[in-house]
Amino acid sequence: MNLRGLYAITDTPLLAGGKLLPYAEAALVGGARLLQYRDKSGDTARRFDEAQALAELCQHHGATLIINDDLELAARLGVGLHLGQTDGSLAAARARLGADIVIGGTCHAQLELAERAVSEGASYIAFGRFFNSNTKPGAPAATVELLDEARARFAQPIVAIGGVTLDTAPGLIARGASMVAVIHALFAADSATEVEDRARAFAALFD
Ligand SMILES: Cc1ncc(COP(=O)(O)OP(=O)(O)O)c(N)n1
Ligand SMILES: Cc1nc(C(=O)O)sc1CCOP(=O)(O)O
Ligand SMILES: [Mg+2]
Repeated sequence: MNLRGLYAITDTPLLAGGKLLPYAEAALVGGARLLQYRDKSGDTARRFDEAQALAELCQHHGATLIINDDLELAARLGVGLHLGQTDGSLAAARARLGADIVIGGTCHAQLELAERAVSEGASYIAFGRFFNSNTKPGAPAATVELLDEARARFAQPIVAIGGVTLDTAPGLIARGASMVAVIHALFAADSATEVEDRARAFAALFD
């Protein structure tokens, strides 16, 4: 699988009021290749229903769904998974989900964390946050120079996250990011049409 391009991440508070599915579909129509379902609630039933609906949308648009934090939900749906440093063992997730499922790992600004993620079977390694983030202002900071080192050291696709906008993304891609993961600059929009336009503009950065 070619892990390159726009990686859209949903945010439940931002997409409240019925926006989740139309805005997610707009991102996919605009060209997002990966879509992460990121819901920090404990509402298991709603999470399953929403993730299942997103899985259908991704399948329809030829994109890959990634579930944030929740191995059980990813296993139930047979879709991808993203794990942070406190979200459980990546090696155990790889063993459970099998070789063909996309699994990503948060590496903050530490190459050592990326070394471990790769050794445990990560499909991609995610670094950030590179800029001020509306969604997660307290995430540990990373510098763009880190991308040079990561690119030289790892063959795995690199995801850049945190404050990525249409202005900041080109510098990250030029330094070796295979994907840019975006929440606010994609989904804090007044309409699904605006999301689609933004997604198309992000996707065009990879042409
Ligand atoms: C692509 C991608 N990169 C990093 C993260 C952050 O994961 P984590 O540190 O576990 O934080 P939460 O997203 O769970 O709050 C991510 N979700 N996706
Ligand atoms: C979920 C997340 N993880 C980060 C990290 O650095 O690990 S930054 C972040 C939020 C990304 O949202 P926005 O595009 O709105 O900044
Ligand atoms: Mg997490």
